[in-house]
Amino acid sequence: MSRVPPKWPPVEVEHPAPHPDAPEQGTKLGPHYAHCFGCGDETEGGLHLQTECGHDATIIAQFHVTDAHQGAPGLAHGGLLACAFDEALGSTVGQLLRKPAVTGKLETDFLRPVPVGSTLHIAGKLDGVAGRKVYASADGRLDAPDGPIALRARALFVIVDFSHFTEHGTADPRDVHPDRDINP
Ligand SMILES: CCCCCCCCCC(=O)SCCNC(=O)CCNC(=O)[C@H](O)C(C)(C)COP(=O)(O)OP(=O)(O)OC[C@H]1O[C@@H](n2cnc3c(N)ncnc32)[C@H](O)[C@@H]1OP(=O)(O)O
Repeated sequence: MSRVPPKWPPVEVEHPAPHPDAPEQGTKLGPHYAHCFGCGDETEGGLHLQTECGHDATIIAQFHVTDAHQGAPGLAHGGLLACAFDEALGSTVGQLLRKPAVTGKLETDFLRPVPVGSTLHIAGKLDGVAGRKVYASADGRLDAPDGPIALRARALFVIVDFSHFTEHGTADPRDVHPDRDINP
């Protein structure tokens, strides 16, 4: 089976510099929402992704795989791995562009099994912007920033108004103010 991916990004894009208020390299990024399944610190069975700002406009996330994340015995569930990439890529878009955005499309290549007890090091980057469409991709490496690549993902995020979260979800409309520039 061919693993040659289709053209990426699929449309002509611009390559914007990170927003002037984007966090500096080395900044540890806390959860954007305490109950987020991907990064929240109040979700007992969540993924508890830890993210920080990397070099060259990247966002680095670490996902420690536990028994709670199994699909087959001793191996991470693929859907949860995709979830980790969704979170890491969402963080890449939100933190670097400082705009609220939601996942429109997420594609994941699973290249190696990810055992329980391993740590996935995910490096996300922006690949370009076309209007409200933001293209981003990430590699996930096993147990070290330069470990073997276990997964690759590409995603389209769509920039939305903050009202997306108040009208469709339960975000508090009182949170809408000029400083609230990323997802709730
Ligand atoms: C620091 C912050 C950290 C945050 C981390 C969060 C990580 C987690 C992120 C998520 O998981 S978000 C939750 C999962 N996603 C959703 O629930 C989104 C549900 N979908 C929608 O709400 C709407 O479909 C969406 C906002 C994505 C788009 O609806 P709109 O009516 O606003 O726009 P439209 O449909 O016109 O699409 C805008 C553009 O995107 C394109 N598009 C949208 N979905 C697409 C798709 N699936 N594939 C290809 N293109 C797509 C669409 O063709 C169009 O292209 P053009 O501008 O060229 O016309």
